[in-house]
Amino acid sequence: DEMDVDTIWMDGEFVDWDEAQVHVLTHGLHYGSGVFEGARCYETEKGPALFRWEEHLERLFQSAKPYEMDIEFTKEELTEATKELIRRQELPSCYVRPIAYYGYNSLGVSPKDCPTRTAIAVWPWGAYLGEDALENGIDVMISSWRKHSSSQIPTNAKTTGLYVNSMLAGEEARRNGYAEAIVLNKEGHVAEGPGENVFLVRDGEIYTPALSESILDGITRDSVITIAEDLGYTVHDNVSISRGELNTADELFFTGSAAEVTPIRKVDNVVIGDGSRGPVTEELQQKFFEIVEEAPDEYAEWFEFVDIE
Ligand SMILES: Cc1[nH+]cc(COP(=O)(O)O)c(CN[C@@H](CCC(=O)O)C(=O)O)c1O
Repeated sequence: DEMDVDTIWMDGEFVDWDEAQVHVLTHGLHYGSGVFEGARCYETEKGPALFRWEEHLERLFQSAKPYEMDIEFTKEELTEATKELIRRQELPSCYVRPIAYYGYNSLGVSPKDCPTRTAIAVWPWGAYLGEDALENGIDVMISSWRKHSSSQIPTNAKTTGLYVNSMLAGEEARRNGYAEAIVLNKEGHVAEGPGENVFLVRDGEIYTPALSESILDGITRDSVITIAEDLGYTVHDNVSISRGELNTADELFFTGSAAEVTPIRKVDNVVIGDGSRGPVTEELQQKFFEIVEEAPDEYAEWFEFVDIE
């Protein structure tokens, strides 16, 4: 396989990539009834380590709750399976995709007798929005689609079905020549990206939408808030941000396990700051990359080491 990975873990078994199949009448395929995670294993100076793995595993189990999905493996079993996948394929730097979903039995919206299935895949994944994006930033578009409201579906659960909203917004942006979208919530306030949280810098202070703004409780969002506060910045993480405040921002950036820290240099036709990666964004981005490179003692609890040899 061109991604030089050949094994996937499914329901307790390691299967060949090409054998990792599900039945076409799988409930999750028809109704979006899956929950998933996106995490990274970083090849740190102290060895390969899963970044904030405990938080990602916890969110996976929390995401399953509203759907009464009963994941039949423990966190320890999923952790060992993930480490074994990394070892077998010698992928010290990779992206990790656990998923739990209602499988195949009878169809109909109620998953009544459908089993809960669990799988984990890992693969090499570089800069989510492109290598150039990390240094030079990206142009984004405010989507004409609104984020689903947390009153309609738990937006703090990473549910597969939610991502058709992300797909609609992101593809609309790319169709119009932008790299990614920013999605407003039904109140018209800034929510997040299709697969990222949004941060704003103004007069040296940092702002990011409150969790109540129908957004995912991002783990990278949490990491960057911690890093920013450790660097002495004032962070406002319980605010609502209007569309107009994007235009007058000094800096904007995305955070995510895949996106890491990606500067935003333009929103629709409005240049943000001087149209390049802002100084605060650069400082936070460089500190983030320094941390995932060095796995320093100060952030030791963020690293779950994978002994490869
Ligand atoms: C809607 C959304 N909001 C925020 C985030 C950032 O959350 P966190 O990774 O915990 O910092 C992500 C992660 N998006 C994942 C899926 C990307 C994909 O294309 O699939 C990811 O970054 O892995 C989202 O999907």
